[in-house]
Amino acid sequence: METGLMADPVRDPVDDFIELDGVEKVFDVRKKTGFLRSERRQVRAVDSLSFTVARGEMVGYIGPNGAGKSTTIKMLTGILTPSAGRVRVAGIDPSRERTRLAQRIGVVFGQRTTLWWDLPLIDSYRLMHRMYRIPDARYRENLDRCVELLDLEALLDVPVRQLSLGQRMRGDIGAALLHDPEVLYLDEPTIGLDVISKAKVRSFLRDLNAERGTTVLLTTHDLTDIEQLCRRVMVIDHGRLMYDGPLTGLHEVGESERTLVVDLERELPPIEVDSARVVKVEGPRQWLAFPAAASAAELVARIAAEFPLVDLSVREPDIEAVISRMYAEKALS
Ligand SMILES: Nc1ncnc2c1ncn2[C@@H]1O[C@H](COP(=O)(O)OP(=O)(O)OP(=O)(O)O)[C@@H](O)[C@H]1O
Repeated sequence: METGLMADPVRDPVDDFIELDGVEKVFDVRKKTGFLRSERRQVRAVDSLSFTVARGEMVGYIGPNGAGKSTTIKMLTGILTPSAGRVRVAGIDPSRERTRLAQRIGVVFGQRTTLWWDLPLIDSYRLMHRMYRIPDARYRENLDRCVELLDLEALLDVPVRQLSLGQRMRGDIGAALLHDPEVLYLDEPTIGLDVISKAKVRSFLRDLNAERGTTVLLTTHDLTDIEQLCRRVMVIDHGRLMYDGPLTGLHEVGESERTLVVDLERELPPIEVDSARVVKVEGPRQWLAFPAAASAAELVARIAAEFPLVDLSVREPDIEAVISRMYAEKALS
């Protein structure tokens, strides 16, 4: 790969379940330039994209806004047809056999719902039972499992529009799994969720992958999602694959930093500690930047031993920052 940022693959190349080979997607866009005039422009949303994902892998698919992530997922579901290249999911060409593929994939778009807004959650599930022609016993079994693990019992009779964002997201994930898909595409599944809802969603996905071997492709702006769920991460920017490997490798390549936010008992001068530097102080609260690949536990232990610590949290670098550092590194090498 020309970027030189490909780490050693963490996956077994046997049994590739998702395959993209030289895929491109170009959109024709019309832009109004005057009263009756418009200009045609082409947007290359995905460019020479090739990768494979093995059955049972859980892969993070990240990149800045407009990088081409959703366009890739739409091509993997068959909603969009590639302008060039080859896409296969479970051996199926998604855009030619979208309906057949739909039986084998589940999709969750965090910012949109597939549920019927005015109906109670259970009615959406009943409709999906019929739409996907799920055998009764299998539907029952999957429904019971989702209700239990996603904590949906109390929500089944509530109209979707009355659900909180976190409840709705759990409802959407349940809906995507009623037909036992072999692969699940998740587009920002934890966006806007509180800490507890995020933890519930992540733990459910981890169990699903471990117990059922469901292949998961996860798009997110939250690096903690990736850290807790995926051994492998792919970074896309301007429609091109920039990195493919473990998250730790991405931190090394991008030399990114995490931030430890500490609340002290009282206002104190900036903390002095070897492996971190204070970047902000606001009353008794201090922000310390430290290398993302270093252990937060060690740093916390050192600070706790010397300073009157009341509370703390660790903030992951945002993806845009990691990627811009990655480019800076590349320019220097
Ligand atoms: N239907 C469309 N018509 C024209 N341009 C499009 C269309 N869909 C996407 N694009 C453009 O293609 C590029 C990639 O968009 P895409 O939605 O795939 O990015 P993304 O990585 O999912 O971004 P985000 O994180 O903001 O969701 C952007 O420049 C976008 O404006």
